[in-house]
Amino acid sequence: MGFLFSKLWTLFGDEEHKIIIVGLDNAGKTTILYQFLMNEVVHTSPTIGSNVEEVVFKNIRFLMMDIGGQESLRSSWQTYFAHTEYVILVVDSTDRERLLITKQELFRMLQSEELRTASVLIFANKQDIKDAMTSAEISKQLCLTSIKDQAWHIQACCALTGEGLYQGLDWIASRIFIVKMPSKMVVRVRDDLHRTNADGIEYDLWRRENDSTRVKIKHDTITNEHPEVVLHANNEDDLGTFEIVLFVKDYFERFDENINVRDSRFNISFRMNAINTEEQLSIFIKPDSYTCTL
Ligand SMILES: Nc1nc2c(ncn2[C@@H]2O[C@H](COP(=O)(O)OP(=O)(O)OP(=O)(O)O)[C@@H](O)[C@H]2O)c(=O)[nH]1
Ligand SMILES: [Mg+2]
Repeated sequence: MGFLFSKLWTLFGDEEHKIIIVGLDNAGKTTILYQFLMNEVVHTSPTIGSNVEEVVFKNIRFLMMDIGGQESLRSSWQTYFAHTEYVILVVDSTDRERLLITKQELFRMLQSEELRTASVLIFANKQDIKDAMTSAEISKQLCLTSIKDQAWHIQACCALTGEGLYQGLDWIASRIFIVKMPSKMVVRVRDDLHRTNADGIEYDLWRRENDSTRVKIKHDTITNEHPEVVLHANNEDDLGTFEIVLFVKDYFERFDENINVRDSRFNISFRMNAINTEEQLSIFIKPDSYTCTL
């Protein structure tokens, strides 16, 4: 057991989730990174290149890369995209003139194949300044509802006081669901709004083989006849991190009830890291949120 455990630990237990922090110069990216790392405001100067730190939150290890936002540096952002799971876009909420540039940079980034399965957290920073735009205003100006491929969330914050920062990170952490040690995983998706199975919801199932590759296992539909997604790990090679992507917007908008669904999809990651056990995961979906139970 000792051997097996240590081997599995090196394979999966030590996994880091990569976050890139982008946004225009002066947005507050470096200030946010060091708030997460040390809970204090550091004196910053414009970042040339990047700052990379490991931040542990709720027992999840994040590798956070804060990238310089000056115009001449923005073309280098893409060199950081590989294996990114989360993008944090920081917006200076007082910088009305340059919001359009932020929008262009955002949509350019999201076209990248390497960020197709990433999730995006937008921080509407500098809310302490009197004239700051609200997150709703920024959301509208950035046309966030037109983001179709990635899950996104906007959070108002103030990097100087730390207000809002952990709510944002919570949104990220809630998307990583760590399941300990099953070899068989049965996933059920329940519609919490109508109190039924989510009959007809489409999903993608992905597997991350190691830090660098993601493989799509299948695209399928949950039906009343086949209400479960079943995953088997027969040997250590089958273990790893899986991601189920639920197409919630298509699902809920099928009901003719004027339901407002903001996220196009929910991405839920779970880790299988030992053989010879079995777990059941139930995902309860609502138009604006989900919860998971084991
Ligand atoms: N009032 C206020 N100022 C902030 C806030 N967050 C950051 N700042 C200030 O904004 C300035 C720029 O912050 P940085 O963190 O260096 O900005 P950056 O996004 O890393 O900038 P680059 O490295 O050039 O891309 C600093 O003077 C910060 O103290 C905030 O929430 N409120
Ligand atoms: Mg910086």
